[in-house]
Amino acid sequence: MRAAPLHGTLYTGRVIVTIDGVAASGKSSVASGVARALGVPYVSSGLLYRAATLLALEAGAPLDDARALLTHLRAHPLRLEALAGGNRLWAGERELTDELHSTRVDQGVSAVAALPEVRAWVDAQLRALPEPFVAEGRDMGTNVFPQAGAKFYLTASPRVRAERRAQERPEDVPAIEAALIERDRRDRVQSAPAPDARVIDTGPLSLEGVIGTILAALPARSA
Ligand SMILES: Nc1ncnc2c1ncn2[C@@H]1O[C@H](COP(=O)(O)OP(=O)(O)OP(=O)(O)O)[C@@H](O)[C@H]1O
Ligand SMILES: Nc1ccn([C@@H]2O[C@H](COP(=O)(O)O)[C@@H](O)[C@H]2O)c(=O)n1
Repeated sequence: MRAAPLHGTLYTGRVIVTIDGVAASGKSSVASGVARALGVPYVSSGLLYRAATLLALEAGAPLDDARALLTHLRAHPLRLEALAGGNRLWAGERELTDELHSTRVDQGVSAVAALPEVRAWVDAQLRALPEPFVAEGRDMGTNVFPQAGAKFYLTASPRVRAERRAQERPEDVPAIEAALIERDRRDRVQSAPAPDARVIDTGPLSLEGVIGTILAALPARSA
């Protein structure tokens, strides 16, 4: 049997690609583009951490109290709708998606994500999703899906990332840059390239350039 390129094929039965990286390096935009090219959904793991943080903030729960957070999560089951075009996050009938990228969630999420109990809860949600999909986050290739067939880790300088993010947010570039550097520092424990990941500096590349680089690097599969 001849090996055929993966592009455009619906690859069944396992996670295809993990895309990890630093904050605002383009993970969700790139994962969405790769997933659409492959005809599969993508999964944004960060949305689960963001939703846990939002619910805790709304409840006035301390962000370092794992027991209180998990009690709250069990009382408000979250549902990640993993679509190729964009993920949506629900708490019961309420959609949280548009509230998850606020500055206050950005500032609190690393503390929540540092709690081992919360990480175990998120990992269980992710591993229960039906494969195949493209997974993006911080530890998809190292911890959650170490068996993935292809792994990538995106980087770019804080200034480049801040300039991109400034197109989406009202804050100025230096303020965004400082917040990104701080979030990277807090996330360092849970964010590292897998030994078998390809690291891509997205700084000199367009979004389409990064997506094309990943698609071109995917292993062929048996037809
Ligand atoms: N290579 C690129 N060239 C130009 N713009 C890009 C590139 N990659 C991403 N962007 C833009 O940068 C911004 C941040 O991208 P995105 O939200 O996908 O990053 P992220 O890593 O998922 O962020 P976060 O970690 O905060 O969830 C978006 O406006 C996106 O369109
Ligand atoms: N696998 C992951 C994914 C995310 N986090 C934490 O969530 C925050 C938000 O994630 P984004 O991808 O939306 O930026 C991130 O800053 C981490 O604190 C994580 O720990 N592991």
